[in-house]
Amino acid sequence: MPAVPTPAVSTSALSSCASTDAVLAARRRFFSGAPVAEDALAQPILRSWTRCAARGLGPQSRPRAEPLTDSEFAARRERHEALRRRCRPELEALHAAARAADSIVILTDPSGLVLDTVGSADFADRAAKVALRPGVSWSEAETGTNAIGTALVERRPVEVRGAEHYAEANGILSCAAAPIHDPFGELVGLLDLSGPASVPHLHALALVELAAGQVEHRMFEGAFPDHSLVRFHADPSFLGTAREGILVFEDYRLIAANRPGLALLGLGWDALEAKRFGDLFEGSLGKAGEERRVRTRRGDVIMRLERQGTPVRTLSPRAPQPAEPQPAPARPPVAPAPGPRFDAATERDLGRAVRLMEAGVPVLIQGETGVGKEVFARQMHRRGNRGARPFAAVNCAALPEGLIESELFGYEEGAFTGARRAGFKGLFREADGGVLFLDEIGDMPLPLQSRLLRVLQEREVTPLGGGRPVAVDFALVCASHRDLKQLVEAGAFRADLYFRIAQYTVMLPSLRTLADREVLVDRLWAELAGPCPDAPALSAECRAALAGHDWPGNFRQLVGVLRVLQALAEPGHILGVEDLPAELRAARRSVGPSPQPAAPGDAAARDLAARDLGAVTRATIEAALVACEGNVSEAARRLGIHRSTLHRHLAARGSRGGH
Ligand SMILES: Nc1ncnc2c1ncn2[C@@H]1O[C@H](COP(=O)(O)OP(=O)(O)OP(=O)(O)O)[C@@H](O)[C@H]1O
Repeated sequence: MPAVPTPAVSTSALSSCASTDAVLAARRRFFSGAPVAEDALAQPILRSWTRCAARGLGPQSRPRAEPLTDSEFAARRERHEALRRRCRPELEALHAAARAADSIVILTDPSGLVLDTVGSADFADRAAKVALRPGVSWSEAETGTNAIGTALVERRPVEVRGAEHYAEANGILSCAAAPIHDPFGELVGLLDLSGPASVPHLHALALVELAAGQVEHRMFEGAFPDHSLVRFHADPSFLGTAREGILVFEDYRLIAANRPGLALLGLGWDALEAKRFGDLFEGSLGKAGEERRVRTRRGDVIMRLERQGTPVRTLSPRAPQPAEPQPAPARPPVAPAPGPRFDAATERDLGRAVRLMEAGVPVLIQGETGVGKEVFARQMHRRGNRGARPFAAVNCAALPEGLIESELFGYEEGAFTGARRAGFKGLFREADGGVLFLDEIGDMPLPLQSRLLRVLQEREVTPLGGGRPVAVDFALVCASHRDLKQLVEAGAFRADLYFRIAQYTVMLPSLRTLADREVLVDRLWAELAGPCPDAPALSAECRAALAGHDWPGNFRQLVGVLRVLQALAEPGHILGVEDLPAELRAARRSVGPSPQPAAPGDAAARDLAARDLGAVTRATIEAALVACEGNVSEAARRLGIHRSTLHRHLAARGSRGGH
């Protein structure tokens, strides 16, 4: 069996080899609107130029990035203090190399904001003339093609030399940048080496890539104490270095990794949560501390199991049952929680949606009620390069028609009776630099659709009551449970607006179509329970009943039911089918196949979801009151709701004459 080849340092990197003359010629063609031959320029540079042109940037346009104020900058630095501390050894190590090459080393946050620079004072002065200094954002959207911003969009190391920069003014720079990923694949920062274009630094890209790898490698130190962690490489002399592969498993499911670990197995970040140990390696995990040869699809590797994790679901029939219940593992202290988890296909859609959003493409999210459209949009914001800017959400269905307009466009002082005295900026402007999320866009009245279209075309808004148009910059994400295409056909939604907002559509799956719902139920149950040693558990039958239910209200409904089950269960209790709400038990008793799934956006499904939840709520309250012998305060405490909320429910029930 051949050994796995050692990947070269820069296999994933873009190192531009185009000569200056060729770049200048490609530049002339590009800006005169002529096609640029594929081999005239590195493809990521050409992709980036195309994105910049689509955003309306010109080669002479001055970068729009304004430096942050001192206090804003201090707050941003503080937010990224852990990253800054973690990167200090690399900044120090690169310092000498940078000074010798008349360059500077830069650390940025995930949005491209320069946090720290060290290196040649002389070049730092020249760099500051093009605003390459702390407190300024070098995102591609604001500054055009540059190593920092373009590496963040491409999510891999990128080198941009001289005339490859989109803005002519930045042609004095030669820069190489490598993003830093946390063990969950989230982009947490970036290292860059920048110097004068006249003296290109031959090893700049390799140096920053190695440094980013070192930072990523150290993120595993002391992390994941309760999980199985393996280190491996085809060449044993790499074990213990930043080039070794590291994979972390929770109950044999891959949950975290470093980039060499994925690269050695030919995988991408989408393998997290999707692959199991057995999909990647032959044989068992082995004994902790032991080094042994293991077969993979790409050849043999030497693997060391650093530690064997504790099983997570101690009462799950799939996990070995220990005599004593053990605490669920706490989250590793390494990185911010990755947010809600999605199935592998949705995770892939999310990655694509983030990249497109960063490239200025509007994204439309479709799917039944409760499938997590807003959750998905918030993750796009969090993971994208606008994560540090606002996320402004508008529910177009919840606002009265007259108000949507003023909420979106803002108004001048005294624009109409009842307007706030000082006027209001409006959500378009509140979202500036960030993400605007228009939820239930299918419910937007037609006249307003025309105004929205104009804003999207002109990228400026005019507040109500006159005032001058103001330029706005936001990434647009829309969502609707209605089938917008059908609405267009029915004449209820403008076709031109539809084509504008639906350049990329994500269809989120309904729960009933997901393949492994038992795993999902287990995961949600464990997440809701938290690290509680005597959390109640689900029996196999109960789990199967929950997984087999139709869930017309999708995640919202399932999470709601799991939450009330946990609130009502005694500590350590194993829930059986008899503990489930009556509706679920009744559905199990009914013979024959489960009812046909409702079509997306079907009003009946939404109704059913609401009725179902109402019934579950009533039954849950009833059970809590019985258990607490009618003591409302005690029942409210058990249910995790405020006493007044429980009184309100009881009053509503009374007014309907009971249930
Ligand atoms: N991937 C997920 N993991 C865990 N919980 C989730 C997930 N997605 C959604 N939820 C839960 O479901 C609830 C509903 O999600 P969300 O509001 O995003 O749905 P939606 O599709 O926008 O619904 P609607 O169309 O009714 O507005 C959330 O509050 C959250 O608790």
